[in-house]
Amino acid sequence: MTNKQKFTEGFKFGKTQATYSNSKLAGPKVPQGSQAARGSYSSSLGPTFAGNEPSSESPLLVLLGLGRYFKNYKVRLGIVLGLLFTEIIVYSAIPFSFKFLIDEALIGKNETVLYITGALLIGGTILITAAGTVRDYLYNWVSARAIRDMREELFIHLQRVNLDFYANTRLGDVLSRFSTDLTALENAVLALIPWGISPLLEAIFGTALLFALDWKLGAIATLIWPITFLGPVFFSTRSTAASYERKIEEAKVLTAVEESISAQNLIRVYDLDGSFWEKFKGNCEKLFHVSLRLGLTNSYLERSASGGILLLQAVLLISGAWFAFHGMVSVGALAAFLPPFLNLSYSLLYVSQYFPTMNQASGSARRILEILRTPTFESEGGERPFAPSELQNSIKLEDLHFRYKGRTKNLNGVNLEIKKGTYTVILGQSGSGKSTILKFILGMMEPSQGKVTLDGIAMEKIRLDALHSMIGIVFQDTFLFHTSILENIRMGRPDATPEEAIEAAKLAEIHEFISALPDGYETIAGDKGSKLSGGEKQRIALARALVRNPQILLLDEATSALDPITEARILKTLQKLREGRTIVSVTHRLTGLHAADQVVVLKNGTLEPYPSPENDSLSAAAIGL
Ligand SMILES: Nc1ncnc2c1ncn2[C@@H]1O[C@H](COP(=O)(O)OP(=O)(O)OP(=O)(O)O)[C@@H](O)[C@H]1O
Repeated sequence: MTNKQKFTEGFKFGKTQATYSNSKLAGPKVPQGSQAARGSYSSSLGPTFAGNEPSSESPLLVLLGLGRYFKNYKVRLGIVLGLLFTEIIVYSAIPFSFKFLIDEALIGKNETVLYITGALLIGGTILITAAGTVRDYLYNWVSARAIRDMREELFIHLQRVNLDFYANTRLGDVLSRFSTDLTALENAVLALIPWGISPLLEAIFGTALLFALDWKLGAIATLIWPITFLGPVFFSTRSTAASYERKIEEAKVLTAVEESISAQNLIRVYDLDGSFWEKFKGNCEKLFHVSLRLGLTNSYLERSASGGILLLQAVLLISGAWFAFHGMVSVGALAAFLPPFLNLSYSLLYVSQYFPTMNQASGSARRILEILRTPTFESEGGERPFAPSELQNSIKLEDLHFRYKGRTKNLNGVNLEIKKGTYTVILGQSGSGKSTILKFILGMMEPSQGKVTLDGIAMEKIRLDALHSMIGIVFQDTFLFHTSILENIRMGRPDATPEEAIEAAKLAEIHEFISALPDGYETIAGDKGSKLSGGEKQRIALARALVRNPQILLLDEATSALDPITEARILKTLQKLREGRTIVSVTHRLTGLHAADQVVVLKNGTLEPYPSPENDSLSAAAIGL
């Protein structure tokens, strides 16, 4: 399935794995990748997230919210569980052998029992090892796939959320969801079987076994359950809250790093490195405090469990010895009892140590779900049954009203008809809402009142991929990718041949410049085009729009960074390209208006005809330019 199919046909989930040895030789300690934990929405993230408030949902329930990523791998998971049960049953049965060995074979002098028990022990060990190896492979596979699916869906979802989301979200915060949050989840998933399910099942079987061996000792041994879980349950809320705060602080640190890298020119020229350093130090200090709190809470959580378990071990050893001393249990039964009891203790210790990992993963799951639940533009628009391939008559903006959140009205009854094959110029002061109008034509926003139609079809009924396939656009903020200039142009139409890309560059008046570069079209544009001037970037962006040979060409201040001569040449090129093409240019410059079929002015949120193309200076004054 191509990415495009995933976008349009919806995403199908896959699955993951975990790769921890079940060996307890190293002592119980859950792998803790990132300490990051629970959902963290800073208030500055704005209202586009599905949930900004601390959740009262239990950590376990939040984690279950991501269970759907495992659904596609049910068969493999079933095999994993089957193998796990087999291992645990065999593992739990091993202590019985001690009873047989001591009571029947040694004390009862029965050599046959000795051989049978020995054979069963060896067979059981081989079975456990083989089943464990297969289980490890399958579970690692399933876990890795589930995390991969989650990562992919997160990425795809981010391509589809409302643009408003990006206006209200810090880059560092989004990136941290891909890094620390997914890592925390991965750690928890990987550790789930060896540190969660497996020891829990072992503990359940172990408890049953203890009862079978001796109900009196078994009854005392069951005390271990509440003793183990009391502390973790008590500290879980605090651990989750501290993890949540830590996540916020981590995202702030990441944002500070990202900003200081992106704004290096500004920081150096304005001598801002001192203040940036102070701010960063402050962020690190807060992160230190919250990390310490989280670490301490998790350590109390673990210690409360391990302390209780050790105490109970001592009590049980003494009472077991006392029972044996008074002949209330056999020595064989006591000898058979102690290993499973110690196993039970360690199993529960493992489970208790899984709590911090689970709490952290739960927070991360919440942060990931918050993004996945952020409405996408398409999902808000509902059904989009129309996929036109050609503009037949016109695009109409009818009584369009719109206001960005927290702003006064930006558009206040905009009416405009853009007829097929015409050249429309929208003039207006800076901030008047010209780019906003283009976003409506691109189907990227919906008006609060009024409508935008394409050949009479409401924009929200038109599939965005179909709409965008008709459009070429030069955005006001030119963005170039860190790849060759040729590739940057071909982004407009990935199947364009190099010759077609070069032809587009010629039309955009940038071919000569590119050809003169040592590496020509293979020159790397640099991060966000940092190796090129503003005007050069703008012309490459124009070439990228032209290589699509679009029916509709949208230009947002597309010549603002050009010198008058180059701008005049490009305007001339646009004249040549007008045939059969619909062009909309928004600008606050008055050059090239005479060539346009209609010129309108955006003022006070409405469009008015341009007063007098014949006398630009008078007109400019009239419209406040
Ligand atoms: N995501 C946003 N959230 C809130 N306000 C916004 C957002 N985007 C734009 N605005 C505001 O809406 C107004 C119109 O913005 P727009 O970019 O459409 O103006 P413009 O006419 O294209 O300006 P310019 O000529 O300076 O590019 C501005 O006042 C701007 O501050």
